[in-house]
Amino acid sequence: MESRTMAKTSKLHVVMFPWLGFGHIIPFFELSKFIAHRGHKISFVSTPRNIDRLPKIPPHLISSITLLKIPLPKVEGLPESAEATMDIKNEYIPHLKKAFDGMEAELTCFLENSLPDWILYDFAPYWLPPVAARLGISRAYFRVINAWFLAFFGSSETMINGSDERKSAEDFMIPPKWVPFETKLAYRRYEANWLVRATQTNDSGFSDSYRGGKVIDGSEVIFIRHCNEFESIWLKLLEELHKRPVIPVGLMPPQVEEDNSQSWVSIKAWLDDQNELSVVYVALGSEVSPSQDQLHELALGLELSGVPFFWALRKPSGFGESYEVVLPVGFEERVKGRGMVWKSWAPQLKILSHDSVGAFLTHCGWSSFIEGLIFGHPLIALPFQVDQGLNARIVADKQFGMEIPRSDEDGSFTRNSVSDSIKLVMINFEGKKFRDNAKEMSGIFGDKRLHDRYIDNFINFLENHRIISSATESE
Ligand SMILES: C[C@@H]1O[C@H](OP(=O)(O)OP(=O)(O)OC[C@H]2O[C@@H](n3ccc(=O)[nH]c3=O)[C@H](O)[C@@H]2O)[C@H](O)[C@H](O)[C@H]1O
Repeated sequence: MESRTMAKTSKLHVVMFPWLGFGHIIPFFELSKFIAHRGHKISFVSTPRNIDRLPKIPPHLISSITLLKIPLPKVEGLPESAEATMDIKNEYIPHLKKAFDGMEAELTCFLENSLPDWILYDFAPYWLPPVAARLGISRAYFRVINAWFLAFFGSSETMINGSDERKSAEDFMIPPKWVPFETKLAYRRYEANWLVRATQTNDSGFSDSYRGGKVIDGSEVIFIRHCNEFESIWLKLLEELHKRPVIPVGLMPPQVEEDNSQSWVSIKAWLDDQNELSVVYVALGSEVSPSQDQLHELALGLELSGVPFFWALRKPSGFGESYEVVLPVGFEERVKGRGMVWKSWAPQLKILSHDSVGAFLTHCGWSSFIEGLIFGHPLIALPFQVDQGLNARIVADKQFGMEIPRSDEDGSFTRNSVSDSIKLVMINFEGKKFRDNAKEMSGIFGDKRLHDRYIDNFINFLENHRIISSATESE
């Protein structure tokens, strides 16, 4: 296999292969549009249902972006229609990872036939880097979540060989020993169990940290949705931990698109009736499934606060279309006019961009975290899993919002703690610092020109990176 050096002007073919979670698929799709916009060819690979659920490709990019559907193989215990984390309960996610691994044969065949210049993948396909290396395809791990969360797992060797001595929740309730600087970033007990599970082999046959370690170890570079203007110290730590380039692609602030849908027309009419900065927008992402008790306390806290609210209340994952979330008796009647409970997918970015919204009660998923701060909204943090706890610590530490007080043992919270947090962040004079700090943060998070420069730098790397075939590498 000869080595190929890319001439500056030639058109690249880049394959994008995200994990099966919409908090991952959307950033991969957004990055695909940036690459296509610069005249390169994209093959976006996912399952049939996920491809069908993608946002529309802008007309001027349709000829540059090919959508490749690879069906999942049947896996014991995985419900038939499950193709994304939002389709299943959390306990089925290891089965979804096993099915995801079943995409290897078809993806390999596609790569052999198309020989793209690059493939960008996510944390799960431990098997993909060696396939790409054998075919002389440049390969990168695109990290859709921030740098501090990845740093929490340590070096790729530690991730792969499981030499991480941290075995209990307590071990994750302090910063990792390889963090050489002062930090408050650590998990609470009720969050740390997710990390314990992530470092343990699960029903997919591998642990998440093994998967992540293997994709990093097999990559030439790590691209990450982060920027030097916010917590850059963690980017430097990642380069030390993984001994390879870690290139921020910026925060990729999504652009607010035109929306003439009936949903948005009715939502906008309701928001137009509210006073400026008076509404708290409430949404917990596409994956977390709060318990019935937690949803009740959240509902009663919204009611108690007396603050107008728009609640994007997604059904818990995997309970099927017919499942109805049970809200407190009479709740929707009592809050009529002041509170809107929206029970399907909400146009989150449009809502956050509306003048009536003055704060965001969020689980702190990385995309929501970014979107709230693009518009300068103080965040009221209610984290559940993955990186959300660390993101919530940052909110509290940087004072551009606060965490809803919770029991350290089981993470339970009360209607009073919800109500008090909302009033403090939105109304009380003591909360003015949160509102001012969040507005200041929008100067970074919402600076389109800043983040466009990161994209330019990222694409220049793709264009100028020399493709070295595996034969050349081994000489
Ligand atoms: C990356 C990782 O993947 C997961 O993403 P998840 O979907 O939960 O949350 P977000 O990252 O906020 O992503 C959610 C995305 O869905 C959009 N949205 C959500 C609800 C709705 O009703 N309408 C919408 O448009 C929202 O605008 C955002 O872009 C994990 O949380 C993890 O913590 C996160 O860092």
